[in-house]
Amino acid sequence: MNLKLEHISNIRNNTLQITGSKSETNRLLILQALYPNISIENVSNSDDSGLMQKALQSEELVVDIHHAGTAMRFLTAYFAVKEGRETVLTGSKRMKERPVKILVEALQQLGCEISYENEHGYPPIRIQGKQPSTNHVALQANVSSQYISALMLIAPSLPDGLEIVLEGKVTSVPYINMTLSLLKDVGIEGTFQNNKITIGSYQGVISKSVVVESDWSSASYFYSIVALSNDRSVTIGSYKKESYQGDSSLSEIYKYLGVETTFGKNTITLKKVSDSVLALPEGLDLSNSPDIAQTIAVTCFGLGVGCYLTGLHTLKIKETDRLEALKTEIEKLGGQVHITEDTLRLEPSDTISKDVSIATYNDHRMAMAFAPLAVKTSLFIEDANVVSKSYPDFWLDLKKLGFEDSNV
Ligand SMILES: O=C(O)C1=C[C@@H](OP(=O)(O)O)[C@@H](O)[C@H](O)C1
Ligand SMILES: C=C(OP(=O)(O)O)C(=O)O
Repeated sequence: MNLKLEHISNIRNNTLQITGSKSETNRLLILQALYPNISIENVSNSDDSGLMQKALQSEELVVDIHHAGTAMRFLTAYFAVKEGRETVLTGSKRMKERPVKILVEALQQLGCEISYENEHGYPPIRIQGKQPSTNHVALQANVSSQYISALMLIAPSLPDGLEIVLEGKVTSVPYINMTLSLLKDVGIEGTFQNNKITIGSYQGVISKSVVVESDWSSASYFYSIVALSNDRSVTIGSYKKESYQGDSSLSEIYKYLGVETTFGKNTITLKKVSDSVLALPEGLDLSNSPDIAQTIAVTCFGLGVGCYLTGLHTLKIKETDRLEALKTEIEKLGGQVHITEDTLRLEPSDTISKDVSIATYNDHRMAMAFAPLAVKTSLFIEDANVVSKSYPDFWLDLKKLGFEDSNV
């Protein structure tokens, strides 16, 4: 489905309920599979969480998790220690290009049996589930935090828990802390100090109910819409000030782009408060919140301001090479972008080309990051259904704000 988004000169103030965080949901689904008395509220309706649920219920040899990175990584660890279970874990064409070697080698250090079906270091992988022979593991931490969270999630189910030593610079740290916090919420103790994570074994029953906070990465698109609008506000729920999600840094980052965040009981209200010349700090480091890089770059482009974003080394191995994709699509619209392996520089500009067709590269965040530009001009979004990976109701919610779209 390709969508045409009409230029809407201003948005309707409205209140929206956003689905649960897919990151929190996918962690809790693994914990629930290990401790079945855990119950989860405000479960994400994302494809990635649906795929995770289906995979955890599957008794088939081949489990296909399509584009879902967290599902791929968390399930690798989960099936690796499921004694007696043989699983071939596979995914989409892109998933077969997203590396798992660091996680596989960490599990092999623990004595797990995993082999590659095709290319060394990449899915699909064949896993013979067995109990680990040691409780100590060391792994490189600068490629993806998902490998680390995967080990943390299975740790309490192991007879002696797990001690995980992180080597090198640690990336996407808030996601590791999120895993630790959710473990604590269900009653499992763990520590993360000086590059060492320790999680104790827990063999008892856990009867806990956990409420998932709504998804902050999804909230980013509303920050962008409000930043690009004149004097408008949007209220979204359910959010809290003390979030486990690193992307909640949006409330600080978007102050620079004229958006004020007010925390209500369970909601946040985003309001455009400044029309003066706006700019982000030079060299803004997004290594703690990689998923909002696309949104921020496109907001800056829509506002006509330049930006220099750093800490983007993980973007090249996500749903697509997000640095290349951003450069190509922003340049189609008339912007100028320079990228390196881990940075993006956007030049200030004063026009946005009309009716450009934005390619989305099987990446939900490409579709959602560019959609807010409809506040400035009309544009096309190719393969718009791609949003369902994390936010199936995205287009419906935009309609509630007055966005007008048509299938083309
Ligand atoms: O653990 C998680 O839920 C996630 C961790 C991040 O990945 P990396 O650690 O690979 O950067 C993030 O980009 C992804 O969307 C979700
Ligand atoms: C990178 C993402 O997801 P994953 O790695 O889980 O596929 C994302 O949602 O932006």
